[in-house]
Amino acid sequence: MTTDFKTLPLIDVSPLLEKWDDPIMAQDKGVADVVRQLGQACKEAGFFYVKGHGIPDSLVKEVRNIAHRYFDLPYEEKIKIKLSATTGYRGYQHVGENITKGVPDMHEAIDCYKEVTKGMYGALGETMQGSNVWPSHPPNFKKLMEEYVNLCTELSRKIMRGIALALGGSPVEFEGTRAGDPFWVLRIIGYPGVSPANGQDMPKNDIGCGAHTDYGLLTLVNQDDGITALQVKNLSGEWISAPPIPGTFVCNIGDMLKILSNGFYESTLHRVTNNSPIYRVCVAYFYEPNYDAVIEPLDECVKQTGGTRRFEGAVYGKHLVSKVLTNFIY
Ligand SMILES: N=C(N)NCCCC[C@H](N)C(=O)O
Ligand SMILES: O=C(O)CCC(=O)C(=O)O
Ligand SMILES: [Fe+2]
Repeated sequence: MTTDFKTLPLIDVSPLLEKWDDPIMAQDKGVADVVRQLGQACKEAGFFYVKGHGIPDSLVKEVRNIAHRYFDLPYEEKIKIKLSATTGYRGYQHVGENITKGVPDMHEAIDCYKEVTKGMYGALGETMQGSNVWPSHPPNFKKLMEEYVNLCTELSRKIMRGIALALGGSPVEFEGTRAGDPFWVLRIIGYPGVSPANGQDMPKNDIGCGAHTDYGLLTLVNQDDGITALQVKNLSGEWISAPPIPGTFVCNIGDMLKILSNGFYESTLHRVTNNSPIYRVCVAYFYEPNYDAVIEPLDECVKQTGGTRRFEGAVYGKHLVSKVLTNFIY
């Protein structure tokens, strides 16, 4: 249920992070306050900023910095880790290779996923089978990104406990067979700046990433400071900017949480346009259900939304594969 929000709320999650594993966390006043804010943000916008998240600012910045240094390399160097079906759609994609609603996006990226080994998940696992492919330059790229993924996974698990409480469930609603073994996705994205058009208007596609929803539970967006490019659609169809706020992540809800909440929460449409002359980097981390999880509306959410189940069960891995196969046409 998205509303006519004009700005996105900012939530300090530190009280939740202190008590996240306490069975009676819901009785804590600080936790209850974070839970109320999360619930309101999820209901009204499906997007919010998070501060007090505990991931060192130095690491958050270094991750973007090393991404800039990779994208600065010559094409021949970057293409050494080319994304293809044989790597399970992991690796580098050039500007225009990722497609959103049939239109090529003006971004380049490295896509990474939790490893899927041969035979894991049977036929469901085949498309995404593979291990990540990492560049050898800049050095330390893999180590830094893996450390970052681990911290984002821990943080997301804790925020999801708060969201579980906000939905009226138990704090561990999203553990176990739903998301106890979360599939994760990391997209290291670069959006070229607009070049001065020699006095002439050059007709070109300036959409860095077309309007889309994210696929899983929760996204953590780590974006460059100083450039406003991400926009979120509100109920009247206006595009509301999500400018960078130093020290925060932009968080948003994915399709699987929309189903779990029986539509009480929306996976909000968003898009990216880099209108600045400066190259923009965003590192987006996606916290998703177990690869083979069957995702259905929670009973509690069905009750709260009038008693009718609005969605059939969806297998998360199937949803991901259907997206990946339309994002890349090989
Ligand atoms: N894993 C996630 N959520 N990736 C988001 C990419 C959005 C663009 C993609 N072409 C699309 O149309 O979905
Ligand atoms: O670049 C951004 O700010 C967001 C990217 C995004 O929405 C995505 O990769 O799903
Ligand atoms: Fe997105």
